[in-house]
Amino acid sequence: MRAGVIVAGGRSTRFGDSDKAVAELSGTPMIRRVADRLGQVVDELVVNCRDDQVDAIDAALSGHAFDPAFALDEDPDQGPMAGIATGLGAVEGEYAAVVACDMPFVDPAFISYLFERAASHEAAVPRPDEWFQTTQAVYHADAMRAACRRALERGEHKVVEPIFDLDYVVVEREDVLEHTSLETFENLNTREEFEAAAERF
Ligand SMILES: Nc1nc2c(ncn2[C@@H]2O[C@H](COP(=O)(O)OP(=O)(O)OP(=O)(O)O)[C@@H](O)[C@H]2O)c(=O)[nH]1
Ligand SMILES: [Mg+2]
Repeated sequence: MRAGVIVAGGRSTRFGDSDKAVAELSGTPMIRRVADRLGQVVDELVVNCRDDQVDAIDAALSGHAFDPAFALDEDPDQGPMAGIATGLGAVEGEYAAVVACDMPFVDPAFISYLFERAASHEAAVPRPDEWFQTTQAVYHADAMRAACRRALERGEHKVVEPIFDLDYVVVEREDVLEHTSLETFENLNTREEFEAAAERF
């Protein structure tokens, strides 16, 4: 059983005074686009966000093939790593693909490939350039959650930190490009980026 976790508990400060997760991208809320794509390759879907986001996100996802479960941040604004840990705590599957809510071009076939690469390890994390794409990666849910907890206890908030505590597979640029295009990692932060991206759907 494969799980999908959409991390959406951020404040969208670069976007402005509304939540980018539910902002419409060419007529469809961004998180809906992520759920539609991720939903093609997983058996369950969990959304991590704050309590005050649930109604709008639920409406944005209404009628989706999966009735997503919500994993709410008990202590909001602790950063994406805390959100990942919270989301992973709510999955039933052994492995979960974590995807940020602001990656509407996420490639389902690439997520499938990440599940294959993660098998018998604790994570498969793409590194298309110098940065690890920790918010588009597949994790062994329990192992990653424990690693996040340990990192947070050490006062570490960088999302990459728990990875180093795991048996992780790096999916290097060459491998990434063999299976998808870099568009899969594109994340939208500003209204300008939204407007430019909307034209591509
Ligand atoms: N649960 C949770 N998720 C977060 C938090 N901060 C960011 N995220 C999520 O992590 C992903 C990437 O974060 P950003 O692109 O920085 O999003 P953001 O923080 O909402 O936007 P900015 O305020 O403009 O940085 C998005 O899916 C966010 O929803 C947080 O404190 N808690
Ligand atoms: Mg942020």
